[in-house]
Amino acid sequence: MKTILRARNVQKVYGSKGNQYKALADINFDIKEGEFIGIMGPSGAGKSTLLNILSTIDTPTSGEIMIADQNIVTMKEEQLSDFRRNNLGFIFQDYNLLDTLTVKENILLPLALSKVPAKEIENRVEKIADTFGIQGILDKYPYHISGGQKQRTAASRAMVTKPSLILADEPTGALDSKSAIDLLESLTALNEQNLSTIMMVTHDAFAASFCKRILFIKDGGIYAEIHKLQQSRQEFFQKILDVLASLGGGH
Ligand SMILES: Nc1ncnc2c1ncn2[C@@H]1O[C@H](COP(=O)(O)OP(=O)(O)OP(=O)(O)O)[C@@H](O)[C@H]1O
Repeated sequence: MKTILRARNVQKVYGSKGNQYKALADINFDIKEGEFIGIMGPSGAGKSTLLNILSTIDTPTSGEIMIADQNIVTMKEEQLSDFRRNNLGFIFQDYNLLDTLTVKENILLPLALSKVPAKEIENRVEKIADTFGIQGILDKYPYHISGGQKQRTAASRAMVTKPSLILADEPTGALDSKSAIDLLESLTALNEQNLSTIMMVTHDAFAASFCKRILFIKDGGIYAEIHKLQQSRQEFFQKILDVLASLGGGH
């Protein structure tokens, strides 16, 4: 499998001389195409810092990060906005939908911005809406749909461009358990059927149990890594709880 992300010796130091804080100490990991990887760890461990750096909205103090064969650390802001549009998909806890656009318009916006032909847009929106089970609400506005439907719209928008890497930040954080399961099952289906590559930061062991691999971060470093392999989701869930217990701290 192709390597989608390669992080080497990534460090992030906040503050200035005399008052420095190392949020990321020395992070090394790869993500291969088709992985569904979870990032967990106690509050303050460095998860958001890592996610912000991989999202290209923050820069590391040192280290190398390649995403889709491009070095994101040395890119200029103008290249970065093209890079984000062409290679990354984002799913946030609070959805970030545009209220003045319908569900369908929200989903097709990134395709329209990339000047994808109209017919192709129709096909792709139809397909992704089908995967996330939101065909029936395509003409509704965000304020007329539920939180779960908003998140499935946001996930459709993130994935309709077929990005190299989808970055999800607590995507189930604001959802009830039924909506969370619906979302996670749809993400899993896309991951398995389309080989979509997903990295999800979450505090929730249940959500994490849908991943195939989990990296645990503590004090700015990788503390442990576990793989689901042939385990059932319940078995994996228990393993996750065990590692979290050994990590200590609030999650
Ligand atoms: N802009 C900043 N300036 C100084 N310190 C920062 C800054 N941003 C984060 N930190 C510190 O870096 C550490 C890691 O923060 P980060 O937000 O990445 O943790 P986290 O694992 O995402 O935590 P949580 O689960 O609570 O969101 C924390 O100690 C935090 O206080």
